[in-house]
Order: sequence, then structure tokens, then C-alpha cells
Amino acid sequence: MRVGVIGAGASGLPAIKCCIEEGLDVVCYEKTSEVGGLWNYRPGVRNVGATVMESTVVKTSKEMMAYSDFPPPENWPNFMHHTKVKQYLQLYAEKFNLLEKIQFNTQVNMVTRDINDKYHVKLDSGKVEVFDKLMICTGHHAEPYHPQLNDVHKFKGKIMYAQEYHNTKGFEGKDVFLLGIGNSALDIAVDLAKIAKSVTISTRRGTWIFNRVSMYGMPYDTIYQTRYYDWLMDAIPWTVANDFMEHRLNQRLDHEVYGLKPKHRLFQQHPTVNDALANLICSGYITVTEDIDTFTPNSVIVKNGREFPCDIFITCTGYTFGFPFIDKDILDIQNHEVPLYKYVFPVDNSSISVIGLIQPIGSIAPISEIQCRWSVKVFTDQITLPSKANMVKDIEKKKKIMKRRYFDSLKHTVQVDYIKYMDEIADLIGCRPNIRKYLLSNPSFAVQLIMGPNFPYAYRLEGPNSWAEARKAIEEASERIKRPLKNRQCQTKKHKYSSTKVRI
Ligand SMILES: NC(=O)C1=CN([C@@H]2O[C@H](COP(=O)(O)OP(=O)(O)OC[C@H]3O[C@@H](n4cnc5c(N)ncnc54)[C@H](OP(=O)(O)O)[C@@H]3O)[C@@H](O)[C@H]2O)C=CC1
Repeated sequence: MRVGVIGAGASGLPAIKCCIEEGLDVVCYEKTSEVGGLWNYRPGVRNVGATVMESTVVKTSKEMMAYSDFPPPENWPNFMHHTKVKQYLQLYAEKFNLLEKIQFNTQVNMVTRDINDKYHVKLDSGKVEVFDKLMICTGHHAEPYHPQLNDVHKFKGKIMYAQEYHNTKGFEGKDVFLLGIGNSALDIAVDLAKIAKSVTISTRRGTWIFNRVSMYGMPYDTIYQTRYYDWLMDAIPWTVANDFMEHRLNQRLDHEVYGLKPKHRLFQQHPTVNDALANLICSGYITVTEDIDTFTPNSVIVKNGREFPCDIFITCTGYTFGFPFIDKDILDIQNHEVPLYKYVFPVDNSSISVIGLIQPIGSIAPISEIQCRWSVKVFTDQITLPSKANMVKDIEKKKKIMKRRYFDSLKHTVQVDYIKYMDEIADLIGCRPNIRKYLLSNPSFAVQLIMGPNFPYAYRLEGPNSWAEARKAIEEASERIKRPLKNRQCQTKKHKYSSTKVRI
């Protein structure tokens, strides 16, 4: 069976690996000269799709964003700079001999399907390759969403999109105005805060801000992405769960006082994560203001009438997605609505899978990986998909749940919760961690699986393609998290209680 993989980023690499593991004949096409997808920083290179900026640091911690059988080097920081993420992907590709399957500098221009259900992949060289199965791993942060802006033609300064922002060069001493308050806007604002003359963020809705570094200085996802916490959040009333977490976030930064508080509740939005924002607002480097009303040639006027001088206007309004290189009869995505079974398979066709077209509360890499593991089992008929009617029912159910939970926005059409989604796919593969088994055979490990972070390694404990080192990787992960933090031995001793008063 010949499988084509399109894209060699964080989704494409596990796709190649899974195909090799199943003994499939796999070829991957990557339009750039390297693996890594958007984790390749390419300033000045145009039309290569999504790319990080010079200062980008990933928002999920390294042990939680790892592939399930490949922990990142233990001395690397918990939140990796993009160069480290790229290096991790490169190491993964080398370790599992994936590079030899990739044709670099090769763009796929068109995919069609013939009457025998074979895929014809037309490359930019004009060559056409034929495949039995296809895995689409091109990501969904390539095409910026362009909002309609009132009177923008009056503005005579520079207008650009977040995707075009690479680093602080050229912004020195400028008045910069950012539209949107997602992670792109905040990363750019923080980057420019001490370089630009002024940095203003305009938001029509506000947002809740999470911090990367949470209680006891630990990565937030290692604290909140646990089975225990997941169960707790499901068990307590929705309002109480929101009240509790909003209270936590307000203790760090009062969202009302800082003009950030949105109408929606915390769990109704995709997380915005930033540690530096509060400090920079408090120190006067960044201003957060209302939605835009109108423009003048050199300023932006917002809805409460305030006017902000502006040399450079950056729209940070997110991305739109679709697959322009695939025949619409095979795959058609309109208005961000994704008619895919569990975000992977079209309901009438199990020979093509879409990997990583999700926006998780958690990390994409392990989710893409488990989607790949499932895909190849479907391709090789080891797993059968349900009837079309049942798949449609599942898609509709997910849509309804998403609409009920999140505020109405184009960015909330592919939301998944990391643990729930991983478990859902793991059940189909047969690799969900068997906690009941460990409760009897090794209760302390079972407790770790329940109370500790749900590391991706848990999905290699059992089932097909399990990994002998998985348990060790889980047991030692907490130590690996602490290792890069502690570079000095603290010479402290426990202080005894003394009734002597402190003299001042
Ligand atoms: N370091 C990292 O790991 C980074 C990760 N990312 C990820 O990339 C993805 C995309 O993030 P991002 O680029 O920030 O996009 P988002 O879609 O997350 O945010 C877009 C922002 O633009 C606003 N907006 C959209 N349309 C309009 C409009 N017409 N008028 C006014 N405001 C508008 C939205 O407001 P509203 O909420 O009201 O719709 C929102 O505040 C996310 O998953 C994010 O987590 C991004 C940057 C860095």
C-alpha cells in the first residue's frame, strides 16, 4: 500500500513514522527545505505559510508536548524556544529514520481522485504521483484572516498581518497598534514593549490570561492536565469551576482593573497564555483598549473616543483554514466548519486522513501522533470506521457541545480537550492507559496516572506499538521537569520554631 503524506511538520513526522511501523510504502512531500513546519523561523522568506517569530516560545511544556515514545532532552527548558522545538522535531526525524522518506522543496499543487479511488498528487515539477491513501498534515495557521475595518483607507501608516511580523527590527521608536488579543497579539506586544514608542492592543471582547508558570513555579499544563483535575471539573457545576479558576487568575492579575475581563466565562475561550503582560501593562509599556471605531491618517480612534497615535498597524486576527490544493470532491471545508469524523476522516472516505486540524486545550503534537496511529490502523483495515450515519451523528454532537461551551467565533470550530480527546482516540486503537489494572498491580503508579500530569507516554503503556520505556518515562518526568530549573544547590536547613521576638 502506497501512502502519501503532505507536510513534514509536527503532524507529518509522526504520520511517516506510523506508516513505517505498519510496513507501508510512504512518501512525504515538504515544500520547504527542512522538517518542522511552522517551527522553522524563516524571516524574509515569502509564501512559505505559517512561521514562528524570532522570540516565539511554545505555550505548552516540553513533557506535555512530546511524542509518546520520545521525551525531549532532560536538560532543555520546560517551555522551549522555537529553535529547540525545531531541534526536537529534527532529532525525532533522525532517530526514527524519517528523513529518507521526505522529498524536500517539493510542493503539492493539486490532489484529485480517480474512479479506482487512487489519489493523483500533482507536484510543482509537473510530475504526478499515485497513492492508495493520503495523510494531510499541512496545519491550519497558514492563511491569515482579514477582517473588514471601517475607514482603514484613511490610515497612511504601515499595515501588516501578525504572520509578517518576524522580529523587532524597524519598530524602534514607533507607535504600534495591534488588533486582537489572541496569543499572536500578546507575543508581539511583549516583544515590542521596550523597543517601540508605544504599544496598544485593541480588543472587542477582552480575554482571560493564563500564565505559563503556575503554582510552585511549575508549568501550568502539568498542574491542570491531570485526570483527577479533569474529573473534578466535570463533577462540579460549570459556574463553580469557572468561578474557581477565574478567582485563581484574578489573584495574579485583576482582569477587571486591567480592562481585560470579557463577558464570557473562562472555560468558554481558547486559552490565552502570557506571563509578561501584567508587568508590562503595570509599567506603562502596553495599553489595552476598546474595539476600533475609525482611523485618521496617523492614528486609531477606538469606541470610547480615545485616539492612539499609530505608525504601524498589525492585525492579529487569527487564521482561516482550508485545503486549496485538494479537489473539493475529496475534501471541502467552508467557514471553518470541519465535516470530519473525530476531526480526521471524511464520512464517506476512509482512505484520506487530516492530521492536526484541531485546536486543543493542551498540545497539538501528541494529538497529531495519536491521530496518525489511528489513521494507519484504519488504512490497513485493523480498525473499521462506523457507518456514515453514526459518523455524522458524532460530528453533529461535537458541534453542538462546542457551540454550547465556547463563545461564538470562527476560532472555536476545532476545539478539543487534550485528555478527553486522547482517550477517545486511544479507545479506538486500544492504547488507553489501563488504570484499573495498575490499581491492583501497582497502586502508587495508578495514583500517579490519576493525580499526576497526563503525559503522552501514558498512551504507550499498552496496546499496539507500546513502548517498554513508557512507565519509566512517566515515573521520571517530574524529575526531568525540575532538572533544568535547579542549577544551584540550596544550603538551607529547617528553621526551628522559636518564641523569641524579632528585634527591629
Ligand atoms: N507561542 C505560541 O505557542 C503561539 C501560539 N499561537 C496559537 O496560534 C493560534 C492563532 O492565534 P492568534 O493568531 O492569536 O489568533 P486567535 O484566533 O487566537 O485570536 C484572534 C484575535 O483577533 C480578534 N479578532 C478577530 N476578528 C476580529 C475583528 N473583525 N475585529 C476585531 N477583533 C477581531 C479575536 O477577537 P474575538 O476573540 O473577539 O473573536 C481575537 O482576539 C492559536 O491557537 C494560538 O494559541 C499563536 C501565537 C503564539
